[in-house]
Order: sequence, then C-alpha cells, then structure tokens
Amino acid sequence: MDTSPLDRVDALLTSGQPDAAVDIVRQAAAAGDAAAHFRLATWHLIGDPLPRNLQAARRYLTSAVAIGHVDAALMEVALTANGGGAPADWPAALALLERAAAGDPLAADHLRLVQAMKLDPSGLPLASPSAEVLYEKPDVRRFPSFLSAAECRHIALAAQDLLAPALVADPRTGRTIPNPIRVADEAVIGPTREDLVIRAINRRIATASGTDVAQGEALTILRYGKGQQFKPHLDTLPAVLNQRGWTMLIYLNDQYHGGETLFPRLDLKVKGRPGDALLFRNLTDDGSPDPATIHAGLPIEAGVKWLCTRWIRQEPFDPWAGVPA
Ligand SMILES: O=C(O)CCC(=O)C(=O)O
Ligand SMILES: [Fe+2]
Repeated sequence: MDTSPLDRVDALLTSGQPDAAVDIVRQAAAAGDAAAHFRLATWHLIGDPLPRNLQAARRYLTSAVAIGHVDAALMEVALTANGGGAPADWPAALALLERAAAGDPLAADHLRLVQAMKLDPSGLPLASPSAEVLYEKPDVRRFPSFLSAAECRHIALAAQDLLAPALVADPRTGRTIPNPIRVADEAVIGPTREDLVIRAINRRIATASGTDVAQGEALTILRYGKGQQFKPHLDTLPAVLNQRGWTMLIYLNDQYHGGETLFPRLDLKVKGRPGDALLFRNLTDDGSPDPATIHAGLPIEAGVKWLCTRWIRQEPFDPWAGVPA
C-alpha cells in the first residue's frame, strides 16, 4: 500500500513524540509537500506541537496555497480578512478569494455570496441595516431580513461538520457535562473558519449594533431538535471585566413549531422569520447585568430550529488570546 510519511505523524503525536513528528513534517515540507506546509501552518495556529506564531502560520499557508492546497487557500483568505498574523486587509482577502475561486467550487460559492452583498471597497456594508423597536428599555430591536436565504444556508453549512452537543464544566467536579441550560447542538466559527461571507456578516452585525467587529465573540450556531431548548438565562457572564453588552440572534430557518425567543419580564415573544435578527442590550445604564433581559429559547415541539448568536463585548479583544474573562 502507498503510504505517505505524514501517516506516521499522528501516531507519533499520540505516543508523546512531538519532536519526531515535527521532523517528519518539516522534511516533507522541504520536499514540497503541500499537506505538510498546511500542517505546519495549523500547528502554529493551534500552538501545539509548535509554538503559537501567527506570522509563521501565514507564511506556511501562503506556501501551501502556492503548491495547490485548497483548504489552505480558504484559511489564508479568512486570516487576511480578520487580521490573524498581519493587519486585517479586506481587498487582499477578496483578491485571494477570487484566485481560489478559479479552481475551487467552494471558494466560488463564497465569492458569489460576497459579490451579492452591498459593500464598500473595505468590505463594510454600504447602508446600515434597518430595525424596528420591539422594546425601549431594555433596548430590543428586530432587523427584518438581516440575512438573505442564501446567507442563512451558508451559515448552517459552515456549522455542519462542527456541530456537537453544548457542553459545560461541572462546577462541582470540573468534568465536562452536557450544558443543563443550553440544550442543543452548537458550533463555534472561530477565526480560522471565518470565511469572507461570515466575516462580512460579522461586520454587518457590528454596524447594526454600533460596535466594532473586534468586540464580537465568534459566531455560534445553535441547532435545536425536538424537546431541546435554551432555558431562561441572562447572556452576561459572572465576574468578567469585559462584559457582554449586546446580543445579536439571527434566525436561520422556520421549519419548526415552538422554539420562540421569550423575554418573560418584557412579555415579549419573538418568532423570527428566516434571516431576521434580534438585537438586545444586556446591561443597564450603569453597566450592570439587566435582569429584565432574562430570556429563553422555548422548547421545540416539532422540526429543527437553526439560529446563530453573536455575543458582543463592551471592548475589543484579541480572539487569539482566548475569550476574555
Ligand atoms: O434560541 C433562542 O431563541 C435564544 C438563544 C439565546 O438566548 C442565546 O443564544 O443567547
Ligand atoms: Fe441568550
């Protein structure tokens, strides 16, 4: 059987021999193996078994792309747009996507979706999305048709291979257990997967909420099956310096019964149409968590509900340094 030297790498890593694994991949990279260049890039992004080094990761992505690695091309586009390892550069990212689209149908799909958006040359929306006020204080606004049907589909597809049951650390044992409040599958679109479509949508969310895109946590997709729900909660976090000031929810489909977003203290129940977004302020004027914003995603009675959430902090933060405490 034809085996590549890279096949041994995972075995070496799991058996605690990272140096040997790195040697093999470095040799393969020197011999011009695109997958080896991509592997070195991802190791420098993850910070294991090589140190976190975004600049080095970018160099390996560029060389992997030059020798024809398709996934490296999309990751290079993402980091070029969101500023991983170099200042964010939308025009450069778009040019890279155009080049990738010539040989990769997935990149061509991304390009078509971005071209259908009304953006200025720096990738910002030309117009601020329009909203209707659902509640004055706390501020709750609905943005009808915030996303197109194709954009909703794109987000669901981007989440597909990442969806897994929402988990939480058990405060008593420290062990990971199913999240007792958020009973759903979830997927987090981190900076390496923030393709240009999702980047542009994250910037649209920033424009709509009057925030900087760097204040937003990674876009999180939630998929609720029958009986699943997000029990009543506040989106603020206990004892953090950089609090979640705003939440943007975007409804991605309507193939379900039940599942409305309920704000019991406001007597407000929202059943979003696909593409509608809901923005609400989590803090009172003095900056403390607003108990009136307690809300729930009600249990699904039939079908499957898809939604995405962006929790927006008060201040920008570095996504590579982890979610701020
Ligand atoms: O599913 C919903 O309607 C609510 C989601 C939610 O509360 C959240 O993502 O923070
Ligand atoms: Fe919430």
